[in-house]
Amino acid sequence: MDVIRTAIGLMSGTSMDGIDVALIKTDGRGFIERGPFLGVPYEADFRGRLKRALELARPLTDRNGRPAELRDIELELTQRHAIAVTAFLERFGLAADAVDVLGFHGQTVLHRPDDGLTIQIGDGEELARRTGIPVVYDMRANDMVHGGQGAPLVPAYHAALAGKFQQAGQAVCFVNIGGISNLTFIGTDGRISAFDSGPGNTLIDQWVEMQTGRTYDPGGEIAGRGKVVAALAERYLDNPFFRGNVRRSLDRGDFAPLRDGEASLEDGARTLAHVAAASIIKSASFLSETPATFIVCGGGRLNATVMAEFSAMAEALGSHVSTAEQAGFDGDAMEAEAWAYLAVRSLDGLPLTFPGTTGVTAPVSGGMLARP
Ligand SMILES: Nc1ncnc2c1ncn2[C@@H]1O[C@H](COP(=O)(O)OP(=O)(O)OP(=O)(O)O)[C@@H](O)[C@H]1O
Ligand SMILES: CC(=O)N[C@H]1[C@@H]2OC[C@@H](O2)[C@@H](O)[C@@H]1O[C@H](C)C(=O)O
Repeated sequence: MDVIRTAIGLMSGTSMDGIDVALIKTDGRGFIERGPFLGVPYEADFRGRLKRALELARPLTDRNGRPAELRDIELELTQRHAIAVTAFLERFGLAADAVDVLGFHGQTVLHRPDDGLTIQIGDGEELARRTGIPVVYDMRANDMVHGGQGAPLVPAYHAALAGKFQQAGQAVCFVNIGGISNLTFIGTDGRISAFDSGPGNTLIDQWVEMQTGRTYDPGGEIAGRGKVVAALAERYLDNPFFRGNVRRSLDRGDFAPLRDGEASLEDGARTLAHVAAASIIKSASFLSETPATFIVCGGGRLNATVMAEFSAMAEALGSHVSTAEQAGFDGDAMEAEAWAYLAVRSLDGLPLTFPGTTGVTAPVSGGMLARP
């Protein structure tokens, strides 16, 4: 029998809103027992530091290059992850030595797949030292070395969760609406196809923050009061990203923010909610079958305007839309759980990515291991 390990996944996603911490027990294959989840939000000051990290990273051409200020932010980010792990263990009454491994994503500060460059800050060795738990980190790099996009990596986990749909002979599509959106399709023949599907919440967050100082549109309520400005929506949906048959992964900065004065607060939020939903549908048109079910994960599922738009568009195709919770999963924990799952796969040398998920030439493993 394969070894079942206890793993904690740590995700600081493109929204830069905090650290997601989730525990699972898994053999890195078909056995998955989901445990507790904790979201640890960043305060405004640190979000500002992460935005500064994106600026500092922009000119980098070497993924190990760290100007001193970026290195400082990396150490602070790492320390915050160590504190989040301690808080998680305390909250759920767990001892550090009951955890076999941490799967550490870090923070993506630059992602340029066309140049074979992806940079996540976060010091795995330091995290292992601080927590006393082995850490698997830097899981995107090896995929790129082998011709992959370096993202998305969650599909291996989605595929492991898709068993009940496959047994029912249904094509299912997991959609993550985070800062950027991405999808994983598992066809009736079991084949997996995955890719980034468009700007998720990033454009909405940037617009709402610029206009109001709030960091997102709670519940999609602002958007709910606006109307779609067709010309602005078209500007985004006409992006070459949605054309051609080759899918590529996205950087947070790939879609320019809406500019001040281009719309009222409400119409801007509504237009960008429409863009978030329509992007996923446009990208899903490249799939080999129409999914019977879309399972929506990530913070964007809490934006009722995005969800209403997306549901209407998907239903027009004959698909059914569920939230992760309606399908029996946890939509906030999914990515952190995936990073725990991938860390266990990495320990066993199992592939993390596949030709159908990142475009890598052949299935490859990845990740670096730091021991305390
Ligand atoms: N209650 C809510 N109402 C509306 N939107 C919300 C709500 N809660 C979270 N969001 C949106 O979800 C975003 C965070 O989503 P999530 O944590 O899934 O992203 P992420 O993991 O950082 O990104 P990625 O998946 O791209 O790495 C927030 O920035 C916000 O836009
Ligand atoms: C380079 C990078 O960090 N990409 C993220 C980002 O956020 C969503 C989407 O773009 C996805 O491709 C990926 O994250 C998820 C966790 C993934 O790799 O599956």
